[in-house]
Amino acid sequence: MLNRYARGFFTALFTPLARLLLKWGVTPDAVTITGTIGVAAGALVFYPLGQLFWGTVFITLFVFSDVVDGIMARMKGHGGLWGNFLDSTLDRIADGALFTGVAIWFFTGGENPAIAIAALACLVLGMLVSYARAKAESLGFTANVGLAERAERLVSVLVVTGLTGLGLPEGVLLAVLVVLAAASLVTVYQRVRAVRRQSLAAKPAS
Ligand SMILES: CCCCCCCC/C=C\CCCCCCCC(=O)OC[C@H](COP(=O)(O)OP(=O)(O)OC[C@H]1O[C@@H](n2ccc(N)nc2=O)[C@H](O)[C@@H]1O)OC(=O)CCCCCCC/C=C\CCCCCCCC
Ligand SMILES: O=P([O-])([O-])O[C@@H]1[C@@H](O)[C@H](O)[C@@H](O)[C@H](O)[C@@H]1O
Ligand SMILES: [Mg+2]
Ligand SMILES: [Mg+2]
Repeated sequence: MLNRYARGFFTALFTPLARLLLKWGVTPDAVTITGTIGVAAGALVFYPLGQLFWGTVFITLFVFSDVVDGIMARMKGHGGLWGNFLDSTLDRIADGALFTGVAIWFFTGGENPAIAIAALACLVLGMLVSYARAKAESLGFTANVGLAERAERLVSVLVVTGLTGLGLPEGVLLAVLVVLAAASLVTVYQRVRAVRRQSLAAKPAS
């Protein structure tokens, strides 16, 4: 939903930056790779140290590279298969690092294994959500539906983790992660159902 409604706004916001980077000779792939390294480093360095607020600030500085790379690619007229593959594959690294960082902290110094387990559930189910779309698209179907697409997953985990670092009770983080895990599971179901419908419609009448 966010992807559909907020994309126009963020594209307009980041177009000047994308234009500047292209002028400096930076490539979309370099932005994709740098952004992923930034998100993963922020999540795997700050979060395991219990720096939930500053980790979130650091990650937020890099996470929008995922919007900027696409704008740059389209400006160059280069939006193609390689870029699509690189972008989606590195997104999985960023997503994995984000929830792993939260889990590491709450399994160790944060001493709240329920939050750590909820973060791991979000990690696994979020990967399943993305896999369902990727597999569907590889078979010629579309599965761009669902309650908890990537933008929703990122916004919810980043906002609530950052606020927890500022003193929000940990129970809220736990509740948001549990709801996110449930919404991810529903999204997997929605995508499976969408592909099932398309596959039935594609069958020749017998
Ligand atoms: C100045 C900063 C403002 C900060 C505002 C913060 C408020 C945030 C509030 C709401 C945030 C809502 C964010 C929603 C964004 C959704 C818009 C969007 O576009 O989403 C999709 C993007 C990009 O997805 P994708 O990568 O698939 O698309 P691309 O456009 O890149 O296109 C892909 C194609 O491009 C080609 N290509 C790509 C790369 C390449 N190397 N070569 C190529 O050729 C190829 O054809 C590809 O197929 O993605 C996201 O999902 C990113 C979402 C980011 C969401 C960040 C959320 C952060 C939110 C809040 C953090 C706040 C923390 C506050 C702390 C609080 C503590 C007090
Ligand atoms: O499928 P999902 O995770 O909800 O959402 C995302 C897609 O919107 C995006 O096009 C792709 O580049 C991402 O890697 C991610 O897969
Ligand atoms: Mg991108
Ligand atoms: Mg992406």
